[in-house]
Amino acid sequence: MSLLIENAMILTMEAERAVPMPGDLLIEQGRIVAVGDVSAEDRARAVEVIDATGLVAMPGLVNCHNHAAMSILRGFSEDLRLMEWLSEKMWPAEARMTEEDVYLGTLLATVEMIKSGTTAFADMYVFTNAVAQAVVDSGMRGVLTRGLIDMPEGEAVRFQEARELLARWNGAGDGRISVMVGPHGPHTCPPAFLRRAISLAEEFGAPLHIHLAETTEEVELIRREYDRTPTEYLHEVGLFDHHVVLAHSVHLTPGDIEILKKVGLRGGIAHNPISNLKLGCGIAPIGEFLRAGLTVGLGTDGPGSATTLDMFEEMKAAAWMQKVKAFDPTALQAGQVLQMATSEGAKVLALDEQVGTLTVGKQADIILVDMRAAHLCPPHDLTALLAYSASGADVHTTIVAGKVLMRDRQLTQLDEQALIAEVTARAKRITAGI
Ligand SMILES: N[C@@H](CCSC[C@H]1O[C@@H](n2cnc3c(=O)[nH]cnc32)[C@H](O)[C@@H]1O)C(=O)O
Ligand SMILES: [Zn+2]
Repeated sequence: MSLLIENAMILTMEAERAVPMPGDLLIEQGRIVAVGDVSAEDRARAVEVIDATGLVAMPGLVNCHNHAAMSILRGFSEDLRLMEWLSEKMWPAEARMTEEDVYLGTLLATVEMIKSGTTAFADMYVFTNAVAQAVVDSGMRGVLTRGLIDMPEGEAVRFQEARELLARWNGAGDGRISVMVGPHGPHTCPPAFLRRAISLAEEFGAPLHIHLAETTEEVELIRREYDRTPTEYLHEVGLFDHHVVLAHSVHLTPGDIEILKKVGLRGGIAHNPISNLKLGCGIAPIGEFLRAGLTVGLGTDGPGSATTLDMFEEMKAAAWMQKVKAFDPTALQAGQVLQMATSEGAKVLALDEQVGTLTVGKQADIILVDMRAAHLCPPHDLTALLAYSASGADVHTTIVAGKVLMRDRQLTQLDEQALIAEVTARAKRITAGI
């Protein structure tokens, strides 16, 4: 089965090729086999052809931090402080969620992601068999974790589910699923619990994914409890000896950044600008991270907090926040936020050998963005238009591992309206009286 995309403007996002070029892409058996020039012979072999005149072809967007099933809790509780929002609203609601709720909530989120150009996402949640099944059924790529919180009951069940995810789902969905270990955060994971999570990761050779220094409350709590910064705490327990995804990392000190630099952090930071803005958390020091040589990707955080999973919005927010933080419009530029949303995000999620750039041999995770719109005219600088003017609604076609999941804005696998009806009914039951 081969797919030819012809007459596109191609933005490969390869480090050495910053400017878009006109050309074609050939995909065979889920992989990219030609970029730019496709021979007449190869063209003749293509079973399916997409005419991409007026469209940009670029790598699918990589969402480095999500709690996808929380789409079922979207809009239910707004304008609270994070700790209050979690303990008084989200956790009681989550306690009522069934495996089926998580399956459908995740599936609804995948619809939103596919429609806004995201092809891979990292997730941390519960009922992870259901999350994994939804990823398989959606056709997307997922980097999954079972969120591990040290709560009074159920530690054994949590670790059992984390283990099952690693043993049963790593490599599932024709290799579209990979699994990490997800201790929730410094303030929800005491040292022995964190060590247990690290041992599990070591046993399976898996990376880890954790929240870090999201709020000033967290920083104060860890200071009181351990007389450390959250980063120092994680370092001492030994987390940074592994590939790790650090979500948020808003309140890191110069000393913390020095630690991450010194350990030669494998993995990187999942920056969630809109969630940080909306929850009033603060502005992460992205400029300092990049100057220290750390890898930074972009994420949305769960649809309960960020309220949308549109990565184009995250690109804009990331750039605007760094500019206003530094009082400097030259800070974090269009090309950089596009890299964060694609090639850099793939590195953070340890997916860079498979996706993140349009390179021969990589998996065909590709989006086509329709530039034939008033708000994307004139075409002086496609990079700037994509980073600052486009939105998820401009995505025309979404392809994962060579499979077309949306074409000309029509989903090929999932029934959006049926999912909306089902999730709406379930959301009512879950949130009643909370
Ligand atoms: N509560 C679960 C384990 C955690 S899964 C991941 C958790 O992260 C929570 N979460 C969502 N957004 C955020 C955030 O911004 N910061 C911290 N936690 C969050 C979410 O509500 C979910 O409970 C259990 O019973 O075992
Ligand atoms: Zn989160």
